[in-house]
Amino acid sequence: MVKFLGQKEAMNIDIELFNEYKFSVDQLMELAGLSCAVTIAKCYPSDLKGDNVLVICGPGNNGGDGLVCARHLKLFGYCPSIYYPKRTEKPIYQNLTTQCQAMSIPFLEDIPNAEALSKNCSLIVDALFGFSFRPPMRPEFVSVVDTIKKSGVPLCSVDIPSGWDVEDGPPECGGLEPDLLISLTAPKKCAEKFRGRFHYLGGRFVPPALEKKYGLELPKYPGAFHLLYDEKFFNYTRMSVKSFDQLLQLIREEIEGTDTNFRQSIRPEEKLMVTLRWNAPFVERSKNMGCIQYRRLRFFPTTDMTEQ
Ligand SMILES: NC(=O)C1=CN([C@@H]2O[C@H](COP(=O)(O)OP(=O)(O)OC[C@H]3O[C@@H](n4cnc5c(N)ncnc54)[C@H](O)[C@@H]3O)[C@@H](O)[C@H]2O)[C@@H](O)CC1
Ligand SMILES: [K+]
Repeated sequence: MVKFLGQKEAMNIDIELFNEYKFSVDQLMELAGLSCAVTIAKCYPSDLKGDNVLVICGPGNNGGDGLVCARHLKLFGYCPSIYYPKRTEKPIYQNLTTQCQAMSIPFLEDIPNAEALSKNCSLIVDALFGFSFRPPMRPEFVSVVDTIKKSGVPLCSVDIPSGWDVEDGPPECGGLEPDLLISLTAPKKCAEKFRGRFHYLGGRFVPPALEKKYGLELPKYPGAFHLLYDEKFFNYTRMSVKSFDQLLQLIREEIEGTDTNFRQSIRPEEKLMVTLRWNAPFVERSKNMGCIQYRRLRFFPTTDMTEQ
């Protein structure tokens, strides 16, 4: 089952990628930002092309992912603009800023008000804070988050919905409610509270030894894809990836076959997927007294499935 990381673990993996595996920040940021742009193009395809996308960038690496994402969105035919309220002197961010300017991506002095955003903007990319955020949010950013929320514009959050506790999720006052969440490297614990339509995993750079060390159990990226977790997943199975993983964990041993010299057995993931796909049209959900009833499904759902 794919692991949802705590804050400390996410930070340690980050350090290890740099120190042990000799990645540079630019390298990882480019892959992370590219995977965000590709995901956006997949989730909000033609109707948004040429439309305005506001990318809001924070002071850290999450903001750097946003700058990379904006550059690729422009190449994909979108019209991004960037709001980058707190810049730093570090060369990496200055270089990314220059690259965006060279692509004629406008940098806004102020964030437009909620009404203007709602009228003129088709998507907001939230790259304010990532896994290093510690609540409560400093006052200078509170109005930014409020404006995003009030605008009602569909929101894509990079790695963490900004303002959420990395482990506990949204603040009591509510917080941002992204339509799309792109977890990077591995989902963080707060992603369990995500209720939007699309949840993708990007940042395909984890070496197998690191994956093993932290027990990440990342799903396999198919072929050359940058992304995981297709939005069709729920349509096909009538459950989230997380519920699928939980169910698989419960029954894995019972349905696991043995490989022989002549043939490999069908993997438990495939067996469960085929079973669910076959049953999906007959699944009837009713939320009586907080429980879900599944018709023709022989597996007992875990309580967590009520999330869907
Ligand atoms: N493997 C990885 O770990 C990778 C991480 N990347 C990105 O890097 C992010 C983490 O980047 P960073 O560690 O630079 O940190 P963040 O970008 O999460 O944020 C750090 C900044 O936020 C500020 N901040 C923290 N708490 C705040 C609060 N309560 N109010 C206002 N400001 C606050 C800090 O002062 C600092 O300037 C990830 O979430 C991800 O988006 C990617 O670029 C590539 C790979
Ligand atoms: K974010």
